Amino acid sequence: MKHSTIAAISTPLGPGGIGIIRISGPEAKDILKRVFIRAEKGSSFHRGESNPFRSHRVYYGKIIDPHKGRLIDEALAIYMKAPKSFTREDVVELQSHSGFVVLDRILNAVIDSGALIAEPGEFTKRAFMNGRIDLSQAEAVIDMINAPCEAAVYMASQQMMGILKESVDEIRSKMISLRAQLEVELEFSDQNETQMGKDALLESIQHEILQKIARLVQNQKEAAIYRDGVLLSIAGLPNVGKSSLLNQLVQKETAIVSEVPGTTRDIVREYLTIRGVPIVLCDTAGLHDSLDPIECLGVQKARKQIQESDNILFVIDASRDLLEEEKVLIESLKTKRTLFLINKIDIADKNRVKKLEGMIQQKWVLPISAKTGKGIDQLKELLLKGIVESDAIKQMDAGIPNLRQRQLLDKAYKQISQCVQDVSKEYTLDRASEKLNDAIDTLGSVCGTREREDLYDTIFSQFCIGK
Ligand SMILES: Nc1nc2c(c(=O)[nH]1)N(C=O)[C@@H](CNc1ccc(C(=O)N[C@@H](CCC(=O)O)C(=O)O)cc1)CN2
Ligand SMILES: Nc1nc2c(ncn2[C@@H]2O[C@H](COP(=O)(O)OP(=O)(O)OP(=O)(O)O)[C@@H](O)[C@H]2O)c(=O)[nH]1
Ligand SMILES: [Mg+2]
Repeated sequence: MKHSTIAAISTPLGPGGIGIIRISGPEAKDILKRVFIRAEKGSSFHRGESNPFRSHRVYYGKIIDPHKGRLIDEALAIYMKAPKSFTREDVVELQSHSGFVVLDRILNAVIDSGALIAEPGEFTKRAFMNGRIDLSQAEAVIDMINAPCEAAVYMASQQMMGILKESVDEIRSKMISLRAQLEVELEFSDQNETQMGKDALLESIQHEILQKIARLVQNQKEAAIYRDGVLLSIAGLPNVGKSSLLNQLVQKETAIVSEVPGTTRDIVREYLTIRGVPIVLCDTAGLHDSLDPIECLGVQKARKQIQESDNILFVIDASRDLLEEEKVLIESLKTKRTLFLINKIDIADKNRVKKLEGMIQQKWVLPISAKTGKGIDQLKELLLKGIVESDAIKQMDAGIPNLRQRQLLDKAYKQISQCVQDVSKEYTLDRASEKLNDAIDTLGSVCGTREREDLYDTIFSQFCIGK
């Protein structure tokens, strides 16, 4: 299997400018010779055998069906000789016109010439198996493909360059040398003079190992908002302008707006980014006790949505006074990160707006008009400050682990803390050293060694075909 030659369409299916078919493995070049006829000086075409393909050159020619000899498409072909290629194997790329049928016909010609269809992620898996990239870099390729915003692309590119691996390797080597020192200390612990040494060593584990692991774990937590987006729900009584606010924020007429209270029933979702941070914005039904059974269902959905959301925009209508049920809601939302918006200031009495601001007595209160757009820029600023409390990206020079890596870092942290406790309580050397060994192994699997096929299969199966 390892020595097979695989092929796949590497570009999205459907009409497009150019499509790429990628071939990797020992037979890549022979297959190229079978399906591709090169154009040489002038317009005469030659089969590849006469003139060898040189590595990393672009050749113009045509792709033919090797059995029928029929022309499929004109194309460019690149041959990349191992190990200077994406997979470190011989790689051929055929660049043709893009279209479902033409790409499919070329792929069939390539398969007929001896290649096997690649599994999802198999090219990247080979790059990993052949040692060109480590596991964290391979996972970064998945993150890059799925990146929903600029910040996520930046994070994935950082990881592709191997930044996380550098940090983890540094921590791991430090642990290996501290383990050696610890063993020496413990060996001679019955001699009084080494006691200081032992404390200093534990201190060193605390600062140089545990704190650094904790920092990486923290990076993962902070970066989650860039990967998954922030859930932000709009809540309030009926008719206060929630749907108008959603439309204003996304600059589209997504939700129905009307002067009839109880217009919105289902949750309406929209996506926006504020300075690169993806936000999932949810408009909900106006909260109140209704007699209409369908509206009641909408209110139930709204309550559930608000409960699940850490971040709320609570809208108040400034053209009237606060209602009793609104006061209760305001009180109940104090436990969440809520921004209180006093809406409709374009038609409201200025004194009432002031009075409402005073009455709400919360950290974040902002007068706006969802209709005219007044205050919306300030709203975006507040969202950025309130939700992305720290400038997460700048501090992440050490790398940003994904969830799988973070779980392993958490595990290593526990194993090391346990060891520190054991040693300070003077447990046996065997037990402490065993824990440290486990932790060193755990850290090793964060960026992967090439031994665990089963784990890798699950990771690589998340890719799309052709990657
Ligand atoms: N046409 C095309 N574009 C592409 C890719 C590809 O495979 N094909 N890539 C696919 O993801 C990305 C580029 N990534 C790549 C990473 C390494 C190598 C590579 O050949 N590395 C060798 C040789 C480096 C060199 O010449 O110095 C190596 O690292 O040994 C190629 C592409 C994005 N664009
Ligand atoms: N003048 C003014 N009218 C607004 C403003 N925001 C909303 N409205 C009006 O208020 C009415 C209700 O707006 P919606 O956005 O549908 O209110 P809602 O909170 O989504 O209402 P429900 O879905 O019924 O809960 C509509 O007639 C809007 O045009 C505003 O800032 N100024
Ligand atoms: Mg609405």
